[in-house]
Amino acid sequence: MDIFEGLKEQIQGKGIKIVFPEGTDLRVLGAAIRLSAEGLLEPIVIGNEVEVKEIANTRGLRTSGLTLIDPETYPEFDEMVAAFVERRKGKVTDDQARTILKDPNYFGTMLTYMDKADGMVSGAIHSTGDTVRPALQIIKTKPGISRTSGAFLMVRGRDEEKYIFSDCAINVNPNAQELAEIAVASAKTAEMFGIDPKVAMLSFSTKGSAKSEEVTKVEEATKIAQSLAPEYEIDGELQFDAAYVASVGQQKAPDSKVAGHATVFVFPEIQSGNIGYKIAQRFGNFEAIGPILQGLNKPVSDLSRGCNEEEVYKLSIITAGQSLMD
Ligand SMILES: CC(C)(COP(=O)(O)OP(=O)(O)OC[C@H]1O[C@@H](n2cnc3c(N)ncnc32)[C@H](O)[C@@H]1OP(=O)(O)O)[C@@H](O)C(=O)NCCC(=O)NCCS
Ligand SMILES: CC(=O)OP(=O)(O)O
Repeated sequence: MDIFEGLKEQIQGKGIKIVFPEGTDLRVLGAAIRLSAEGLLEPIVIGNEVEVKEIANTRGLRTSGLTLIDPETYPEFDEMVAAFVERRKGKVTDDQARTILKDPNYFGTMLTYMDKADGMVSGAIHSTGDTVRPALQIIKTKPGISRTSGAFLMVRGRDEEKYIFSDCAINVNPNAQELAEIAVASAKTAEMFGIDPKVAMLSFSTKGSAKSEEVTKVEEATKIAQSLAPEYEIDGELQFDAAYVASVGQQKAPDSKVAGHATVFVFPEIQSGNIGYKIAQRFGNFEAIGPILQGLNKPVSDLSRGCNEEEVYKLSIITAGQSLMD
């Protein structure tokens, strides 16, 4: 059974509510309507009701399975303002909160925080910063996790090849401790998709073949990650070929249990991570599902603006699946 079929079985009929702040985007609307029609989710779509219905109509779609909410006319807006001011204690006034909460991403994040939704999917028309900042400020990370990070599930073929790439989305230049936490969170994400995590801490050097501050950071992160989670196979620093190709792994890192067999690829900083996943997606024909935000108290997922409707559909299923976990 492919991973999505398994996740669909888990979420089907559970009444999981996912909020979609970008109700005027046809890819998002199409996916939300399909998810509702298949009984997988109860989508909450943010936007002006008339506008959303007109947009759906351009493709002959019906919005009857959706809950449409317009921040401008939301009857519980005052309650939301009070909860936001309380959460951001000392950082926003009541007046500022009224303006900020008209932003659909802040509004959708607050619905999630206030348990009126189980998770949120956005980012088809908003940048990553604008999509995730509300979640970082309001939903925040789970105890013991200092940084959230963005992983991609990379799939090629019918589920035969699947890997986790991270952090491709959030932390611009994580330090060794943060990189170690990202590695452990990514191993956990891999397990959610039935991937046996063998975590490669990527670099341009393999086991000391080059010396630089950047390499030292990855070496240190590897040691920290190994001590944080001895139950996982985590190794580094490894070049991508040493991590992925068995013969090269054997040549460059013969004692490593990860080299040549990696399933989770942890990039040293966001530039290589974001460029790397897009190359695999566009040259390598991998489907890239994500970024899946790891370590938040409730699931919020950020789409790439280049996403298609199928990717919105699949990321929503993952987000609903995350909502059933601790
Ligand atoms: C994610 C990002 C927007 C956060 O940066 P920012 O808006 O400048 O955030 P700030 O540093 O002002 O912090 C805002 C809040 O988020 C928290 N925060 C920031 N980064 C965080 C992280 N990775 N994990 C958890 N919390 C985080 C801060 O602690 C702060 O909380 P507080 O207001 O309660 O004190 C920024 O790191 C970023 O732009 N990353 C790159 C995104 C991107 O363009 N990716 C490429 C496409 S996917
Ligand atoms: C994840 C990502 O790169 O998002 P975007 O393409 O929207 O910048």
